[in-house]
Amino acid sequence: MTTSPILVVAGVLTDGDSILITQRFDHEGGLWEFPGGKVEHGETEPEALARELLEELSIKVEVGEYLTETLHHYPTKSILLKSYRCKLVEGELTLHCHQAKAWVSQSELEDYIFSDADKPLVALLKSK
Ligand SMILES: Nc1nc2c([nH]c(=O)n2[C@@H]2O[C@H](COP(=O)(O)OP(=O)(O)OP(=O)(O)O)[C@@H](O)[C@H]2O)c(=O)[nH]1
Repeated sequence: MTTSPILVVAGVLTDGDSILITQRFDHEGGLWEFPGGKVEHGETEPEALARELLEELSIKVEVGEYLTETLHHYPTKSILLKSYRCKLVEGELTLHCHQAKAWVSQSELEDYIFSDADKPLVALLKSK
């Protein structure tokens, strides 16, 4: 039996030359990723991303340019990860669902261990 991949949106929020990345808790694997989450029924991808960033980080963002998508098969699930640039509109960034955050330059991205599904996006950002 094949199941459809889970649609997940990820936001690339920048401040000057720095990119925001967030780290999952150790019990979730402790990997770095881009904030975001699953698209719920009836939501557009930008709506889902704006909702997730408000829930996870207490920030309002404007969702901008579509960046890329990756279909990745984890052992227990498949996800379709779609990424968009985001611009901070308002709010003080507060972590509600992650153990850490970092603002990193393009070249510093390689110092962090990302979820496998994020690797093509990380490569794209490093090349820009
Ligand atoms: N947010 C986010 N999730 C990612 C990324 N890369 C990646 O593999 N994922 C995976 O995609 C799934 C997203 O789930 P999530 O837990 O963030 O989404 P959610 O907040 O809607 O979930 P929940 O309400 O069911 O807990 C997780 O399995 C997560 O590990 C990424 O860059 N950002």
